Amino acid sequence: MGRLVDEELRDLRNTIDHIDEHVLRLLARRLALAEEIAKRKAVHGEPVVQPDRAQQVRTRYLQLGVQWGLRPSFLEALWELLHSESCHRQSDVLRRLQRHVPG
Ligand SMILES: O=C(O)C(=O)C[C@]1(C(=O)O)C=C[C@@H](O)C=C1
Repeated sequence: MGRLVDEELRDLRNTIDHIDEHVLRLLARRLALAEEIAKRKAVHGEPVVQPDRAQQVRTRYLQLGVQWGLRPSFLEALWELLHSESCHRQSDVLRRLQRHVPG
């Protein structure tokens, strides 16, 4: 590859790396917030999976994502993956809390 192409690619890849960092940081923050929600669910005896809310978030992913040119199948898969991880993390929190309840 020529030097110019190399430089162009390097710049674009640096920008991708930078964006990935943001995406991962935001994902970690989102999952930490889901854990906070889990603590409140524990207090109120609410289940981890909230079908109505999950449906609402899924619809929002599709609406916003499609506006930004993302494919519905990608958005569906992303939501499935995130929701599943969010529920795993919440279940872990609930398990940990239950272990600390006396009796
Ligand atoms: O809103 C909630 O109750 C959450 O726990 C958050 C969240 C999510 O990750 O968006 C996770 C699980 C629920 O099924 C719905 C939504």
